Amino acid sequence: MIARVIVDVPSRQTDRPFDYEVPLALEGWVEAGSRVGVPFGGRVLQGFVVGVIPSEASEVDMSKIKPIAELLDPLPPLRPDLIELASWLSVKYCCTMIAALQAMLPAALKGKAERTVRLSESFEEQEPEAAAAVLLPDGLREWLRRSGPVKLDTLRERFPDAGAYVKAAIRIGLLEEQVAIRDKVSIRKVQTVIPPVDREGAAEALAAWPARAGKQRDVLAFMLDAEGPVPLQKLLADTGTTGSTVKALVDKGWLTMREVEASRDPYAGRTFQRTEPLPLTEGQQEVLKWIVASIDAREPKPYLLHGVTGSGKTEVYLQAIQRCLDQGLQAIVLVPEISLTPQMVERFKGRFGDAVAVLHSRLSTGERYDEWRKIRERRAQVAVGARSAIFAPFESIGLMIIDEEHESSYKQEESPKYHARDVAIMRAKQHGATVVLGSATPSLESFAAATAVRPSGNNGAGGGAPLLLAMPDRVAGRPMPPVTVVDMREELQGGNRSMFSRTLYAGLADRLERGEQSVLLLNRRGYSTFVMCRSCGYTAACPHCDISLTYHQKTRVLRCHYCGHSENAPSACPSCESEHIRFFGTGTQKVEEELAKLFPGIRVIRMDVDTTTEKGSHEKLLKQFGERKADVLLGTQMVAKGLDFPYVTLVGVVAADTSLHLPDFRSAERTFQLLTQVAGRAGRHELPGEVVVQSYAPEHYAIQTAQHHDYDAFVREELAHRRAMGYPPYCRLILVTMSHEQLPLLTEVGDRFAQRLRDAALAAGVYGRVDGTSGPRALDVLGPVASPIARMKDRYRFQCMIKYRGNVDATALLRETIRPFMEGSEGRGVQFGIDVDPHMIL
Ligand SMILES: Nc1ncnc2c1ncn2[C@@H]1O[C@H](COP(=O)(O)OP(=O)(O)OP(=O)(O)O)[C@@H](O)[C@H]1O
Ligand SMILES: [Zn+2]
Repeated sequence: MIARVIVDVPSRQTDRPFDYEVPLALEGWVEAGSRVGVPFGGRVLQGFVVGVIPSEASEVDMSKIKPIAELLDPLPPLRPDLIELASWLSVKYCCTMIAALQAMLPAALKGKAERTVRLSESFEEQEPEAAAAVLLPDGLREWLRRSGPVKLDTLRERFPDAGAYVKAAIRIGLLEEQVAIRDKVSIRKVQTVIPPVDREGAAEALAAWPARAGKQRDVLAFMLDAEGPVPLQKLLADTGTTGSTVKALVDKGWLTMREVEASRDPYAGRTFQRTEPLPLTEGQQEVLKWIVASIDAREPKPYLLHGVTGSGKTEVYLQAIQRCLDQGLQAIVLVPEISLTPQMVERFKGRFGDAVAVLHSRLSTGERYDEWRKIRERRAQVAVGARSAIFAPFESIGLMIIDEEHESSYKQEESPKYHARDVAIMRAKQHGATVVLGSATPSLESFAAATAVRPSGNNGAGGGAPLLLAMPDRVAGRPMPPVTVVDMREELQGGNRSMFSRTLYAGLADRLERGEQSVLLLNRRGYSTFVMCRSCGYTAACPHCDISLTYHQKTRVLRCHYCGHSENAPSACPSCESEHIRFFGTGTQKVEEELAKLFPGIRVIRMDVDTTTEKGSHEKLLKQFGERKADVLLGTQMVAKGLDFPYVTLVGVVAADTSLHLPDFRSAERTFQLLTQVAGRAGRHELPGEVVVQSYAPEHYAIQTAQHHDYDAFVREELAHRRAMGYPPYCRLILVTMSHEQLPLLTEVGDRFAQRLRDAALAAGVYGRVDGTSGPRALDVLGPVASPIARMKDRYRFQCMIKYRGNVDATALLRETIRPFMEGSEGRGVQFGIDVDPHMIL
């Protein structure tokens, strides 16, 4: 048999399957989805089997085919549907197959080859003279005898001048060299001790033992009380003994030891309050009815659930998942970034207990691997996680939920630059699964698709536009909180120079008096953390990138977020030597200081990148706030989402419109979403809530419509803008970036590439201007222009924007055109990047 293998080389030239022979011993074990070690260009590399074919079917000369070196997992980590999905990803997002496959797997499975040697005892026995003739230092020989296989690197470190002997020893076969793939972390094994089988006999023996065998008696007594195997570590700790005592009992035959797999459970020791399904409101029932009908019918169907904040979407998700489980199907729930929403984990664990596996970026590599294996080995039926959990290796998925579907974290910013929403819709087709996209502020793309504004053609995951389901009211008839917009320009004119308007100040004072809680949001997008001289206007910039350095207050260093360059913060301006050099801190710190000044004794929990770097810190801070150990939760974007606290009655937005003027066509949409989401944190329970939004542009429609909780009005206005400007959802975009150290070379290649693309579009009969009013089918190429960050890591950067609408296969056109530039000599060493449906235009 021949295995077709995608090898771990991240290059376009090797982006195809290579044929390998399946050794007899592995026949029946190697299958599509297996992870293997294979010889490749003189090395051993990890690879993934994408198919197994009879030897006759291979087009490669049999004498040239090498055998697979090793099979890496007992159970193939990939399933056939995931291999198919990877092909789709590589086409849709123009990435390599290996990048697509690796995006689906936990980082633990990114194995690397490791060389080891061991002493061949059989050689020593059979050829003692030859063995003695190789002058291995005695120490080395002894060490190898005891330790088994040793990493070649470790050996060289310990015996620096053993080099020549080792080579000779390998040549004659005294040392056996092995190259094997090692994972970053492997399955954890722990020793357990098993209680005596003959309990009565053991109990009798125990009674008869002399007192001097005290330690052994303690251990045996402990094990007689145990109900099952006990981890060795625990046994030693609980009985205060050492391993030798246990070993003595093992030797006497009373106890046995066994190595077992152990899970690194990120939630070990945590108990989750078990919850029962709530009786649903009429609105929830109606929505659930649709979803359940789809799950039962097992037809791939996407829904867009537009439910206002506090409308009870989560309970709908929970009951829909229950339906799935009842049908023997599995479910995936995506939340924007789970470390940001511990409350969500609690709700899912509370309802489904151990059936839930949690996957997110704050887990250690080992924890993540173990949670993933729970899914692969069918020990979990529900996966809750961030973006990449959409690849959870379930067998028959019934439901995929994307909560807060508008969040940009569902778009991956490195290759493969996929969007989880599109992947979900594709997987739904494979599994006959229902997809629910839930949000109080659906993305314009999803909303437009659901309401038939669809001039952009069907080039996406393809097929079914989502059906719109709505929950326009909060649970139990609770009102949406009234929103007051304060014009900060007027505040300034009125002589108020503080960062708090009089309204917000009064609101905070009021809450303090009543013992209620407030949430304060500082919109940090576009907020400055740079260093500027107030005398000469000098700003500290990275010497390798066209970008200002970011000031880190804790360490007092300036750091470049693109290349990592760092330097100490200056005490005087390097340009004019003035001492009026100012560090514009993270903003939240300043707000915190101001709060302390205005309200002495106020208890503030600050949540931003600085206070949440530690693992679990997020959860801890939220827990404290939930226990009312603080009056104010102050933070950046992270306080806007998913929080549900009954005593929060005031939400204040310190600066609403810092994000409004970013040169990004989604800036109004992002601002509206942020304001609506954060406003939604107030008054979700019995106590009524109130929202104060401070703005320098209160007349802007994003702020006006957020004030009135009027999603429809916002969308109407925003769609009109998008149409006029020719932006999505009225067209689609592909961003091509190019970079090189030399500017003239980059200019030449960039121009030539853009022209080639235009010619190709022309030849295909689709070249034309794309704006909101042009015909149904066109593709336009804008640029190349310098990227917004024109230089990064000493490389100049250009970009081309491809705009297209209608039924144009733009990715195919691009792939064909770009191939000689990326793989051949046409590119002259310029690095190309492709971003389909880009989110970061900046
Ligand atoms: N049927 C119900 N009966 C009583 N309470 C409910 C019901 N459904 C949901 N709730 C409660 O209503 C509150 C809001 O629900 P939930 O957090 O699911 O809102 P949401 O729609 O997800 O809002 P957001 O988009 O703001 O996160 C929660 O405290 C929840 O427990
Ligand atoms: Zn830099």
